[in-house]
Amino acid sequence: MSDNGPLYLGLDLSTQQLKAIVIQSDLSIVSSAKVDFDQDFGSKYSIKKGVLVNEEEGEVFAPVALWLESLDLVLQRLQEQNTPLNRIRGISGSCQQHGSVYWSHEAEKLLSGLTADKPLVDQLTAAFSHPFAPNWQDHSTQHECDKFEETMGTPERLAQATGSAAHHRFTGTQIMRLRRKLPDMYASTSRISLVSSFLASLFLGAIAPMDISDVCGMNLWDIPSNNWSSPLLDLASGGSPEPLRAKLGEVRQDGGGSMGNVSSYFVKKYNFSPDCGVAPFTGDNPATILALPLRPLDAIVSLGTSTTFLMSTPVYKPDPSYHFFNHPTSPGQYMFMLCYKNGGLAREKVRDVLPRPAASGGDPWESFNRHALATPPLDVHKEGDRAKLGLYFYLPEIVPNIKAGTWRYTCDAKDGGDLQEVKETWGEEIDARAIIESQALSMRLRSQKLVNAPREGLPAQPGRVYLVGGGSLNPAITRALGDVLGGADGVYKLDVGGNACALGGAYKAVWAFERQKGETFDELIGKRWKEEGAIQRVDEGYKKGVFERYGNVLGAFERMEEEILKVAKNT
Ligand SMILES: Nc1ncnc2c1ncn2[C@@H]1O[C@H](COP(=O)(O)OP(=O)(O)O)[C@@H](O)[C@H]1O
Ligand SMILES: O=C(CO)[C@@H](O)[C@H](O)COP(=O)(O)O
Repeated sequence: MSDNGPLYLGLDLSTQQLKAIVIQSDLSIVSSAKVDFDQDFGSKYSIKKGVLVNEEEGEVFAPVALWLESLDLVLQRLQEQNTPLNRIRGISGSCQQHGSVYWSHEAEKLLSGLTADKPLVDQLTAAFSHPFAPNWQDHSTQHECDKFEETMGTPERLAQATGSAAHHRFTGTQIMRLRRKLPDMYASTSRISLVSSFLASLFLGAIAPMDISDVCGMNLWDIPSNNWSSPLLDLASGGSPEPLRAKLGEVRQDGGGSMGNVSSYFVKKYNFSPDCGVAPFTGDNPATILALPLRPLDAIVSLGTSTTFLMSTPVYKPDPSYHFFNHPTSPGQYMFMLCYKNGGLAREKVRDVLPRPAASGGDPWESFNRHALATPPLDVHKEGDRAKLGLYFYLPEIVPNIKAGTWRYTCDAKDGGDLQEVKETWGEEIDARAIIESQALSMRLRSQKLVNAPREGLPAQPGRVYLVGGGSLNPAITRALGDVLGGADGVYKLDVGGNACALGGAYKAVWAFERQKGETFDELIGKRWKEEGAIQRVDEGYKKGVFERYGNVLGAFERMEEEILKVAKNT
């Protein structure tokens, strides 16, 4: 670390953890710290995996006080490592998407009057009109989702306006439900923040505006007209849109620059410089696409608890089966996203029914990986074998909108013809490869309109595929993903795989404060980012012949989903 250059702080407030990462202008990492909600505060707040659940109503939510305590603790942990917090010039961050925080009429006064002799949690209790923030796993809003789609006419029209069809977790439907369930709470709310603008507000000591990318996770922001959607505000507010518009506030258009200097609380308590600025914070998925300079055909697959597939694109082509967001730093660009609930957890379920030999050396994935690597694509060993396709949904899925269950089918491997359901299981060891293939085929099917041939003579596919999150450590998963998705320029894993969104937040802070007039995020970060040490090639990606074999059954995979949708649609 140099002795005197500026430093930048990136935070990631996700479902289970608050992470902080400090970097220099050249993007090198100086220090990092984290708070694990269950480990550090599990018994105090009775949370499990960061959240509380009300099964009866399908509610999933997190205590706001837990996040206040965690912010003090993560900064204390950075201090304990002697991180020179006084050199931090700018702060940004990434937060779980869709969650909402409800501020009381006391909030502005309490935020601006924070004193360093007491923790945040002791000073801000009265700043909230509701002690909980709905979490993205909440599924209590089917009625509201129906109303959102009804108001716009069809899911397609809603997606055209807001970038997405109606989703249980999207903030607009959550606000509409809470207004009806807790009218007094709604009336005593002065402002509503997303988790990203909530965390930025704590640093600012004032309520921060929402971010131009994260606001697209609400089903309330009209992306083409760059404004709140009047019919949807009207619906969510129960016919009084103006008070709701005031609660939501203005949306900041610029993803960079400073929203103001850090509150004196952080100056006095943690020795931040009074000149340290706060840049807009964004959602964790938008921040993940900022963790490296992403080129036009590149894709990121985030293999965490859930799985997300992300691309940056200049083309706005919304569809009810996926999401479009404004790009967090580049006006006129968009982020394309697929989000699956059945990611890591579903793979763990398949893993856990496989016998675990004593010689596995404690690696829980040994048996799963051995079978996945020994099984040929689609379990086709020789000419004439039928291709095997399955769906492994242990939780109700988002896309396709199918109930929990597992289904197995076979089809003609040459052209996907003669699709037939297999009622009995075909052997657990075959499921290991089949579940990875199934997840990857779904991503390939839904992203195919966004990719084209990277070079003459190659089929349409991504350029590079970058993997982040826990699953990116697994060689069998990376291999099968490369087989199905291709990637003409290879499959790579980010060396900070689990910290990608905190790092994206820190890079955003560097760009926010060091950009020259008109300099884009990709230009600035592209000049400073060094591949060596940042990424590792884990698979060659496109393999001629193999990629095409999956192409032959992509239509059958789509037909299989359609058949299952007819009998097992989520209602
Ligand atoms: N070696 C591995 N192989 C496959 N999956 C793994 C491996 N290590 C961790 N995971 C999976 O990673 C997931 C957690 O990833 P992480 O990125 O830390 O999640 P999140 O950000 O959602 O909290 C878990 O579902 C776990 O099963
Ligand atoms: O709902 C979505 C995206 O639409 C999720 O990706 C959340 O943003 C989850 O964040 P984590 O806490 O799992 O990182």
